[in-house]
Amino acid sequence: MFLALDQVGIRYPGTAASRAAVDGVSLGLAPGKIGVLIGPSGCGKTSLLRAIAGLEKLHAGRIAIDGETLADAETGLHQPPEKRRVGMVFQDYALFPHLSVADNIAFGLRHLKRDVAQARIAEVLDLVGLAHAAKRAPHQLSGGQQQRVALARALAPSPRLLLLDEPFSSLDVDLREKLSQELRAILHESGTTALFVTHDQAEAFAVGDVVGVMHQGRLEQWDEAYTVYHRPTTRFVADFIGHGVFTSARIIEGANGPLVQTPMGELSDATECPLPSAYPQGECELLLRADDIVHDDDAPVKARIERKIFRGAEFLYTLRLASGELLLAHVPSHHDHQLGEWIGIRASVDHVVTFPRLSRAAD
Ligand SMILES: Nc1ncnc2c1ncn2[C@@H]1O[C@H](COP(=O)(O)OP(=O)(O)OP(=O)(O)O)[C@@H](O)[C@H]1O
Repeated sequence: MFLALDQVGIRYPGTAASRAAVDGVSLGLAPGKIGVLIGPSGCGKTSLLRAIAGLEKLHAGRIAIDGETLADAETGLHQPPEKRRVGMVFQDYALFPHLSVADNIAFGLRHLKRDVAQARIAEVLDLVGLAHAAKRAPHQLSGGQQQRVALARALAPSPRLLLLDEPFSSLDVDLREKLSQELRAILHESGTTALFVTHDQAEAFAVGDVVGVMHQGRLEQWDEAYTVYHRPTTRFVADFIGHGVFTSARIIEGANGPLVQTPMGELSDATECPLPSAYPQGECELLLRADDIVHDDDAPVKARIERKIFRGAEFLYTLRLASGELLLAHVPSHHDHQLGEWIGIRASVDHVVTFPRLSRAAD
């Protein structure tokens, strides 16, 4: 792997030994790929990025890029940040206000001859679609354009790895979405390997080839975006990614393979399903995501609408079955039902995701 983290631990001085900011994180990122770290506030994303950049020392583990060890807690090796050839883009673009766009980018190219530097500046400005703005001052650009200059500046010295820490979080939602798609195209076009940190799931899926979910300093899953969504390996990942609820279920042996009994009836069309023997008496909890629940007037199972959120193309309904179980459902927004109304629903679950039942005491 191009970027390799092995059992990385980070601890800040003065904090309890049990409160590692990052704990036993291992991951690998292939060259030219974009990895995204996502997780709640304080889960250690920034600390991990800073350690890769060389801004934090490791308490445990090793970090290597392209086979070269950059940090090793055991031997005490800690390459200084300027030797790592790792670029960083932060939330605040930190452009020099008194320098032109071109001179901002030139700042990281002082070691190059003038004509070589000029050619590189033109190349990266072209890459981010700002060739026309070379002579402008940062304040003459929009927030999104300034962030693209910051990206060009970070890419100009051809870093081996680019780290991006919530680069779009100060921008509005529409612009974030546009820039995240542009970023993905720019990084792939330039063949840059990158690790991107975000709070935002839509952004994580839009940008990442590989997505890592962090929780309390640990990396709970590191997989292709599709796998993280459809086959979450831990309850936390299942809960954190996408809208969903856990409902009690039982896996039984059917005539044509395992069947899942749920409060909404039997699921029989799932392509992947654990065997009944995976859980005591087959009793488990089933993840039902909002897009697993289909509104169908003819369905025998009815649920009452308790809450609804308009999301443009669809509503996110919170539904309650007669048995008391709660569900979430995405329903096309032309089906505008009233709160309190009973609507027909059925489950259409492709990947059956189950976990052991939680005892109440463990809640
Ligand atoms: N310089 C520091 N000194 C002491 N503790 C720190 C320091 N920096 C971070 N921490 C702690 O380390 C843990 C991880 O913080 P970190 O900033 O890496 O998380 P994060 O996932 O990036 O959060 P956010 O999304 O809010 O930026 C938190 O408990 C935080 O309080």
